[in-house]
Amino acid sequence: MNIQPVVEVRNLTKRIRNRNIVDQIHFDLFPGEVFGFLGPNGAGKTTTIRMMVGLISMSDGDVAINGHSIRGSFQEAIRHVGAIIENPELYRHLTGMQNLKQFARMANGIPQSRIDQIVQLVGLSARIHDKVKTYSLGMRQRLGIAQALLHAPAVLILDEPTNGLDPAGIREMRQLVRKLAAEEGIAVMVSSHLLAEMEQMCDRFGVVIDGRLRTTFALADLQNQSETQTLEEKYIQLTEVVSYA
Ligand SMILES: Nc1ncnc2c1ncn2[C@@H]1O[C@H](COP(=O)(O)OP(=O)(O)OP(=O)(O)O)[C@@H](O)[C@H]1O
Repeated sequence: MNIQPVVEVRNLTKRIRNRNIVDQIHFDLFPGEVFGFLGPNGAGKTTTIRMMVGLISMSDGDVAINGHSIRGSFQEAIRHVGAIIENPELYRHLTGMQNLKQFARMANGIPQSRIDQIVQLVGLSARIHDKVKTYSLGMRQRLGIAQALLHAPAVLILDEPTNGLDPAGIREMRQLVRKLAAEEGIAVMVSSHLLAEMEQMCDRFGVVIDGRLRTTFALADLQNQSETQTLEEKYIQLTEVVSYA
């Protein structure tokens, strides 16, 4: 079976003042997989993600979404992308439903039935008519994801979605992400430093160090030759440069 990638990142580079803070990053994302984007602070993850969604320009390379170039056919490409890069933009004095309706009006042509379907999917049905200011951070994140899903994107990109969430919120986020990939066939890309969490959430990983993609590997690759490594052990091995022993 030959599955087409949803996202093709090709030699993506960001140069600022003669320094490549993202340096020829190259990977694919496939439908229905959760891809964990890992790396130390300042490695270049957010910069990569911001280029992938057109928030900042690329110095070199390109990103194709469903075959459409972010550089060449931005509107066509971005149609297939849902993303939460910083905190989701929400009106706190409106209800969750009012927020979604407002967003749907701006996006044009999203029927109420789609909104209802998404509310159910993100598990907010019981509280959707309450004001957002009464929501927990986890609920606000899920409402943000609902917004990002309204236009039925093929890929969902989440930069540190579990930041600041309590253990229950983290668990709900993980279950939601897994469901979106498994049941909706969405390709999900998640960046995070919570390795134990990422090990449970993701199918495949990419590790960025100093702007370069050091390696990609599958969750299954952690169990190898009768030896099992945790994601944390593998990550430390890959990123360790100085021994303090
Ligand atoms: N506009 C800018 N001008 C100069 N340097 C920048 C700019 N934006 C980012 N950088 C630098 O580029 C590097 C990569 O930053 P980036 O935010 O992409 O890292 P990150 O992997 O997302 O880190 P973290 O895990 O801390 O969020 C850092 O050294 C950062 O200081």
